Amino acid sequence: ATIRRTEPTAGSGDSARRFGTQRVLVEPDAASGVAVMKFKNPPVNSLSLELLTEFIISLEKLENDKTFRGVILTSDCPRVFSAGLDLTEMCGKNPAHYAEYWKAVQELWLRLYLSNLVLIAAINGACPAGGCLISLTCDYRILADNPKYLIGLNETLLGIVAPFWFKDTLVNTIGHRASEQALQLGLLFLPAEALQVGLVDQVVPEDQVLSTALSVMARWMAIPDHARQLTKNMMRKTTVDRLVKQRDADIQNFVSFISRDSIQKSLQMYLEKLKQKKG
Ligand SMILES: CC/C=C\C/C=C/CCC/C=C/CC(=O)SCCNC(=O)CCNC(=O)[C@H](O)C(C)(C)COP(=O)(O)OP(=O)(O)OC[C@H]1O[C@@H](n2cnc3c(N)ncnc32)[C@H](O)[C@@H]1OP(=O)(O)O
Repeated sequence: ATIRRTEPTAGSGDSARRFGTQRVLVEPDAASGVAVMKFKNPPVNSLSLELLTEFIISLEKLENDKTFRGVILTSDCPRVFSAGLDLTEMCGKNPAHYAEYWKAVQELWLRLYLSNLVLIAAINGACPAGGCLISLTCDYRILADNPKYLIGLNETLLGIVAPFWFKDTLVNTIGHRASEQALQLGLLFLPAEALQVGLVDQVVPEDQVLSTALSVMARWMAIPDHARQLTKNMMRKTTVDRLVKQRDADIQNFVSFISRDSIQKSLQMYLEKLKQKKG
């Protein structure tokens, strides 16, 4: 994927400078050590190969810069945090493309789930499937209180199956029984329901999502990094290791599953339904 980096905006010093790429805006505040990362892949922040690649690069840049200890993930697109994986990357392409795409999905999850940074999701829009997965890799989730902002792993509604590491991430967050129901039924939760089941940590008025994320971040930043990072590692490493041990097999599984005629038909029909919704 071709990555175009954005120019820093004119400002009064480092903390006023923006950086990032075409699809991932980064607003760093060096003084507090916190950066706000905004997805900008209109209309719905679908996780195309380009967005995944730019996300990984931006995250790596922040991880390698000791100035930054915390990142807030949010959306620059109105009403949608992320529509999840880009269905056009999984439809009508060849096996080599599917393998490349899935490797990038795995890579992003691996980096996010064990990131040394404090990650907070400021969920300011709809958050289905892969969008929900990204938020689940964060240390804390704040969702805007809007009945249109549904969140959950809805894969079964598309006739596809959430891979084991999506499932593990959900189980680690809301427990086994709630995950069993949520995954099989492809549940998309309203904000109040998401809060009740523990899928998000706070639901706040829409105009307070970012300010709440910044104040929650201050609390997490007060903890010594090494102790917090080792604790996070202790909680999450087993889950990560499961995928690391079988990364290639997982890619093969995905490629053969997604290449099936029946799955391709389901995805095409789902995409058509999304497009018809407008007309
Ligand atoms: C045995 C198992 C082995 C291996 C594993 C194999 C399995 C595979 C597992 C794969 C996992 C997948 C996880 C996913 O993330 S799949 C994606 C699921 N996403 C969704 O269901 C969300 C779909 N989108 C929506 O519900 C709405 O778009 C949304 C609520 C986000 C926003 O609604 P709004 O009304 O604002 O916009 P729309 O008019 O619906 O959409 C605008 C245009 O965007 C297109 N669109 C929407 N979502 C996607 C998407 N995910 N990918 C690509 N394109 C998308 C939509 O079609 C519209 O397009 P146009 O009509 O403008 O062309």
